Amino acid sequence: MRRLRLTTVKEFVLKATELTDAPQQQPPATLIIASRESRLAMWQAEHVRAELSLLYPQCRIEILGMTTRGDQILDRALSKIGGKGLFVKELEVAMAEGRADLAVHSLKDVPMDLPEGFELAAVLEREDPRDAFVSNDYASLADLPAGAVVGTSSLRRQSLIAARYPQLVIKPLRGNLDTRLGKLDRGDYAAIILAAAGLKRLGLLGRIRALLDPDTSLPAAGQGAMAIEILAGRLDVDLRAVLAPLNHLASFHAVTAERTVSKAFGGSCQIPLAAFATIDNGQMTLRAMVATPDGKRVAMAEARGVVDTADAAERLGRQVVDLLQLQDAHAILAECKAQAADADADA
Ligand SMILES: NCc1[nH]cc(CCC(=O)O)c1CC(=O)O
Repeated sequence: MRRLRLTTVKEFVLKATELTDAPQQQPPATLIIASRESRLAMWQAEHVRAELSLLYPQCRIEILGMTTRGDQILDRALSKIGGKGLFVKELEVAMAEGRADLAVHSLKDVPMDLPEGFELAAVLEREDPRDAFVSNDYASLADLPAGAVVGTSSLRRQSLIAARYPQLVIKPLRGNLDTRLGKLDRGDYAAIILAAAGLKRLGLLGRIRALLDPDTSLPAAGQGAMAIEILAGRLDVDLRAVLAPLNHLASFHAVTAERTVSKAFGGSCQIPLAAFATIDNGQMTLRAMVATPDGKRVAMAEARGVVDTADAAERLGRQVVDLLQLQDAHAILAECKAQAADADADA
């Protein structure tokens, strides 16, 4: 399977230099990783544990699994129950109470503004950022007959599908990956759309019938990337330095640019929003989109530039925000709110 190439030789050199310059940092005797208990979250926490064990063989690393509000409330769309923060709050409480040292998240689920006192310490090398088409009966979106039911609760995916395939019916689909696949297999949907990264991590690549082209199914900010969150300013240990070797610079810069766009538009799951950066030879291309949930109004923008610092990534992000505003992104957002209010009135 093709993976988008995010790392160039130049970035590797940059990373290596930063690492040699960084002070050697010893971890504490024990590190506790907080994680949600879904299979994907646990896989991701195990992955970080394995990486850290290689770096620090003498350190004891444990995983503390927990259930979040986002995992418990499954009968309502994420956009209706307050969005991303629901998946990370409990993990932050565990860190604040000293029950855990770090939390591993899918970056896509991490709010743009972390609560006071928390920070992202590392972004791991990004996995495939694309959306995947999963079905037992059909090979692709184009293959679906009129009236076929497609499952997704992402407003971004809903809007993109509605724009290109208005003859399809989109129905909400929540729950962790296994739950969602179970609902497909039960026959509730003709097809569902999932992030390729999650399926790949769980060894479920075989379920993917088609990978959606990022040009037409522009990914969400941070999709496919894992991030490590810590409590900022701990005096007993410099966790940022301990975790620095896990940071993948090209991925970090890409998601920084994407999250700048997402943040400018409220950074929630409440509007159809996509932001996707690729880096080739130190040159970043950032594309972003805001649209109405029915896919009828779309603003799309792209900018390109040399990005070798987080500041440069943010600047490129702001450039794309300005371009989107020139296409009346604010009017589209206003219409999103009106459509959401109508949907509530219908319910
Ligand atoms: N919002 C749920 C979520 N958060 C992260 C992933 C997948 C893995 C990733 O993007 O890193 C998923 C599932 C999905 O979108 O299908």
